[in-house]
Amino acid sequence: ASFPAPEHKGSAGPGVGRGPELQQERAVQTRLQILDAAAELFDRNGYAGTSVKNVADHVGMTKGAVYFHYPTKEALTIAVVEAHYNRWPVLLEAVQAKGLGPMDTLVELLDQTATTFRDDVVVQGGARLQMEQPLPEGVLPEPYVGWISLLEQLLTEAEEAGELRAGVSPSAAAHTLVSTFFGTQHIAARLNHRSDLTKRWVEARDLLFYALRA
Ligand SMILES: CCC[C@@H]1OCC(CO)=C1C(=O)O
Repeated sequence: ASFPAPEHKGSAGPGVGRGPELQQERAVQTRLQILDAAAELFDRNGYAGTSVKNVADHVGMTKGAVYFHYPTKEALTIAVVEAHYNRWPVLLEAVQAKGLGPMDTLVELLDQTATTFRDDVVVQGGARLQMEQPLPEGVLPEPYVGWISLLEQLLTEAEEAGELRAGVSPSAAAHTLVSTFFGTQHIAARLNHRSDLTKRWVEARDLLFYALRA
């Protein structure tokens, strides 16, 4: 199973590209610091409520230094959302390395995803940007489809291993899991700054997997 790389149809035009390719470790670290700061401000204040100046002030850099790495606010937005999605293949690999069966791999992956949504500022900033959809159609990756695809793959593996309840459709179960997870993290974010997210996810997960496990 794999989390499909987020595809988007094309840029929104000139100036939306990414910053120059950079080799030095220091420059890579600077870009990561800028991304974290941007994600934190996008999550707190939203796209419209965040300027490149705000990000520069938050990370203690000049606006020019930030523009060197991200030439426009749109490029910074794309980078945060792409960094959000790039968390999942890394997490999947770590969970698969545990050598659990397919259904237990699925549960562990989603549990760790819930923890990541609770703790990871880049995931949080990317999630709010995807809610707001501030850029022209197709510039940001399509939301949800990567998870639906990955969960359908894992549920099909569980079915082949005899771990999925007879008659349950992997596609239907994948859509239901993604909708439930999305809603659970959204409500926790809106009501409690995600402080009770893992508790709420465990409640939903136990109910759903009661219906999914053979
Ligand atoms: C795992 C549920 C789906 C996930 O939840 C928030 C969000 C941001 O758009 C998601 C996505 O696009 O995959």
